[in-house]
This record gives sequence, C-alpha cells and structure tokens, in this order.
Amino acid sequence: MSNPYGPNPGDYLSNVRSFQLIESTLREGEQFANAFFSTEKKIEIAKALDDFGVDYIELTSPVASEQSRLDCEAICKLGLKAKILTHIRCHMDDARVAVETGVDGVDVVIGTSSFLREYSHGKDMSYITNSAVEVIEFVKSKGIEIRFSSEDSFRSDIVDLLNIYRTVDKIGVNRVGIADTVGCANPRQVYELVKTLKSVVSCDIECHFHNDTGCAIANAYTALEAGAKLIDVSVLGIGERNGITPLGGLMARMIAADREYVLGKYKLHKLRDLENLVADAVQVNVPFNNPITGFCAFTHKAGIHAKAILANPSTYEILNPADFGLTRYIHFANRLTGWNAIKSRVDQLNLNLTDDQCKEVTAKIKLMGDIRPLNIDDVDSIIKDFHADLKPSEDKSEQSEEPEVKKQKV
Ligand SMILES: CC(=O)SCCNC(=O)CCNC(=O)[C@H](O)C(C)(C)COP(=O)(O)OP(=O)(O)OC[C@H]1O[C@@H](n2cnc3c(N)ncnc32)[C@H](O)[C@@H]1OP(=O)(O)O
Ligand SMILES: O=C(O)CCC(=O)C(=O)O
Ligand SMILES: [Zn+2]
Repeated sequence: MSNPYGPNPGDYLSNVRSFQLIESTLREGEQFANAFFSTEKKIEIAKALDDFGVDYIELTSPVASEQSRLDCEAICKLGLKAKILTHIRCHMDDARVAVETGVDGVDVVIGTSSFLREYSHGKDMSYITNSAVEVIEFVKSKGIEIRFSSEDSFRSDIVDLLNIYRTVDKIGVNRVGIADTVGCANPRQVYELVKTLKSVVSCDIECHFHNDTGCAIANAYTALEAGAKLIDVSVLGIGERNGITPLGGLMARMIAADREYVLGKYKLHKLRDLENLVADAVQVNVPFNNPITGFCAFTHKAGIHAKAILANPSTYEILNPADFGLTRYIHFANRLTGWNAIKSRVDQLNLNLTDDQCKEVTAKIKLMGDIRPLNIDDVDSIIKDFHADLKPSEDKSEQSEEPEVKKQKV
C-alpha cells in the first residue's frame, strides 16, 4: 500500500525519496546568538554529524577570522565521509582563501533582492553575474564543487533570478541555491519558485529556509516535492535570529514520508545525543515541544488517547519512538486519566483488580487530581490503599483461577 503521507506516486518532480542534507550547524549555527564553538567542539560536532550520516557539512567562511580558517583546515583533515563545504561571499578574495583550505566544495552566496543590492553590497545584477561567473570558474578550475546561491531569493525579481541561475548553470555550477533569508516564504511560493527554477536549470537545487514565520520545515518539504534535492539544516535549527530548518524536525517530517529511505541513510538513534551535544555547546535546553526529542514528544496523557495507545500505538502516533531509540510513556497521574490507563498501572504494580474496581479507584484518583497536581507516587498510593482495603471477597486475587496454588504458597 502506498504511504498516504509520502509523495504522490504521480509527482514526477519530487525528491522526497532521494533528498540530501547540507548540515550547517558549523556555519549558519555559528551565527546563532549564543554560539561560540572552540576548535575541539567543532571537531566533536563534525564527527557526530558525520556519524549521524549527513551528506555535507558546511563550515563558516575561512575569511571570517584566522581561527575560522584554521578550523576549516582541521575539519577537512579529519577524513570524514561527509563532504566538507565552506560558505563565502561572491568575491575572488574569499574564493582564493576557500580553495586552499582543503574543502570538497564551496558555497557562494550573494544578495539579489533590491534590499540587499541597495543596503548590503551595493552591486547591480550585471556586476553580480560577472562576479559569480568569475568565482565559479575559478573554484571549478581547482577541481572543487561549487554552488551558487542568491540570498533573499523570495524578495528578488524572478527575471533577475532566472537569468543568473541560467547563466551559472550553463558554465557548469554543481548546484544552485534558493535562500529564504528572512523567513518570509510560504509553502505555495516555495513550490512555485522551485518548480520554475527546475524548468530552467539542469543542475541540482539546494534550499535554505529561515523560520521567522514558522514555515521552515514545511517549506523544506515542499521544496523537495517541487524538485529541490538538498536542504540546509542545523541541529535544533540554530542560526541567525530564530534559525533555520532543524535537522530533527526535518527528520520527523521525512520519516513520515519515506521511512525506509530515512532509516537506511541516517542513524536516527543518535539524534538525541547530537542535539544534547549542540544544546550544551550553545547553552540552551532542548525545547519541550521539539519534534522527536522534546521531553513529551511520545507522552500520552488524556484518557481517550491512553486507552487507544495501549491498544495500538498507531492510533495517536505517526512516528515510532523506537525508530529513534526512544520509548513512549503514558502519563496517568492526572485528572484527565481514564480507567484503561489506571488498569495498565495496576497491572504494572502486579495487583489484581477487576475492571469495575479499576473504575472505582480511577474515580478516587480523579477526585485527588481535582485538588492538586499528582505524581506517580500519589497514584500508586491510592491504588495500593484501595487494594489493601478490599474485603477478601472483593479481592480479585482471592478469586483467581488457581486457588490451589495460592493456598499452597501460604
Ligand atoms: C545570509 C547569511 O547568513 S550570509 C553569511 C553570513 N556570514 C558571515 O557574515 C560570515 C562572518 N562575517 C565576517 O566575518 C565578516 O562580515 C566578513 C569577514 C565576511 C567581512 O567583514 P568586513 O570586511 O569587516 O565587512 P562587513 O562585515 O562590515 O560588511 C560586509 C561586507 O561584505 C560585502 N558583502 C556582503 N555580502 C556579500 C556577498 N554576498 N558577496 C560579496 N560581498 C558581499 C559588503 O558589501 C561589505 O563590504 P564593504 O565593507 O566593502 O561594504
Ligand atoms: O548560502 C545560502 O544559500 C544561504 C545563506 C544564508 O544563510 C541565508 O541567506 O539565510
Ligand atoms: Zn541563513
């Protein structure tokens, strides 16, 4: 049966089943307000990303600082499976430094929107195009991969964009990138732009989405549906302002679409450690509502949910926690609980209560839950007291099918 959450089989543009990741924790992520990565920390993160299985690791520009250049060289020497990229301005001064670092590829970017042309670098489209051609040909001449990206693509003139992408495609750029630098794009706009670009270039398309308006994961998925091949991510989404498409969130979206592909390619059981590593490094907590690893991502609370989850987890879970080395949890210590959840706790406590007795004790738990927040100990005490107070004739264990055995034990 085809997966209803995967790509439509007739969607011939889609790369949902063949996408790649450009992991930018060590570039975009370094632009996160709290980030300072020592060389040792960068190496630890790069190794963890490589072990997770990302396709590319993007590093801060080597012209940002002398230590950034040295770190770039050090990471290139690690011999990782992932290809190492560095990210530079569209300028020969940057390109000359980048190609000497030992990287496998260079990501070049320049703003094409009127905002950035006027207030950032001050160059017009013909100057930008000439610089792009010069930088691309130079990097290619060194036998290194080269990607050209327009910054602020969604606020750029579509004719300008298509013209420059067509030009760089013709001279053999490896990839072109679209960047939603200010997080303004919505999925329909993403679909339209990627699909249009796909009809103009023959090279791969990479996409970069900021999350200012909360669309970064949805935009990434839609870009893949429209034919983009590569998505920029960072661990926990860290980056400028509130960041970009998060690695874990995108994994959640993609595993729902194509479990086999994602499980075959990425070590998802390493995600939690990877996120904790980066969270510690930049001194934040993993958000409570983080996809997959948020503390309650697989916790079920309301009685209606708990009953169905106990019968079949697919009732209220689109993701299987076991795929990420995690477990689900039924939160029964609260007034929204139901007798099915409490019966499951009774069983865990190895007590025997009839269904009616479970319903009775559930009512007591709810009464207490109306007065104050409960914890597991509270509920266990209510259950145990209830059980202890049963008259022998009411105690289900006294009426069990094996009275002989019980008598012998006594
Ligand atoms: C959207 C993004 O995230 S793009 C990536 C952002 N990454 C970074 O900025 C990396 C860290 N940056 C740095 O270390 C510094 O900004 C440097 C080393 C790159 C440049 O530093 P400075 O020379 O002091 O310039 P400053 O940062 O003040 O201004 C940016 C300069 O780059 C130019 N510029 C900006 N974008 C581009 C571009 N894509 N291509 C070419 N030149 C550009 C600007 O015109 C400006 O040059 P100017 O000083 O001649 O006016
Ligand atoms: O190089 C790119 O494609 C993206 C650069 C960037 O970080 C952005 O535009 O937000
Ligand atoms: Zn960015």
